[in-house]
Amino acid sequence: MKAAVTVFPGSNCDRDIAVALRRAGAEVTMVWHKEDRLPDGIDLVAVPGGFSYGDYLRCGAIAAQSPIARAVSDHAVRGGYVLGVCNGFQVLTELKLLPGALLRNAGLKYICRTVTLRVESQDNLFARGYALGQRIEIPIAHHDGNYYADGATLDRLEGEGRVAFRYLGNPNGSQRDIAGILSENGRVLGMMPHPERAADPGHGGTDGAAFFDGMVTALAHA
Ligand SMILES: NC(=O)CC[C@H](N)C(=O)O
Repeated sequence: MKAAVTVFPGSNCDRDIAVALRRAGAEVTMVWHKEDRLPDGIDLVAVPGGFSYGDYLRCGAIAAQSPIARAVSDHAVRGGYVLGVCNGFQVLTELKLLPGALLRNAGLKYICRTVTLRVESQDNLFARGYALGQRIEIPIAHHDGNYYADGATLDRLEGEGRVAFRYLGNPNGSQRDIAGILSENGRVLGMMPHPERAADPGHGGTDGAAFFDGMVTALAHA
């Protein structure tokens, strides 16, 4: 399974996600933001967490205008798989590959701690490492993680089984406790929590390892 990880000035989880993907068996290529194409034959693009372009304007807004962002969009439009974690999720909403927006946390503070999530959908290749309804412990680290969409969009996401993960004990004010959502075709996942920061015993938790194992194995056979 071949994956690309985009790298922006200010990305800080690019190497972490590459390590987690490689550990799960993926062949990973890092792609600088000034590139305007992705490597041939990739199965997944991962847009990592961090502070792309210093979070200026809005988190993810400038990254969404970068040369590589157009290639990521084209990949998704062609039916390719895309994973956005934290700042990556923000970039994917700015690109309109996922609906809604990530607003400032309800408490206006940066939150860095481990939260409990419930796996809400297994009808996609991203969460194959988990059982439906499973509770997992995954770290968050963000100041703009408050998921917002209008009522009709939220109803649609729920009705179509596109809420991938929900917080148990909402840390940031996200509507309907949403921590991660899927695109209409189920091939684009955006999530605020960082599974790559809980993928090794040295991280203090390993619940994220099953995320990468399940996803890489599923994509290898897709
Ligand atoms: N860890 C991250 O990706 C943080 C995303 C963004 N910079 C925020 O604080 O909301």
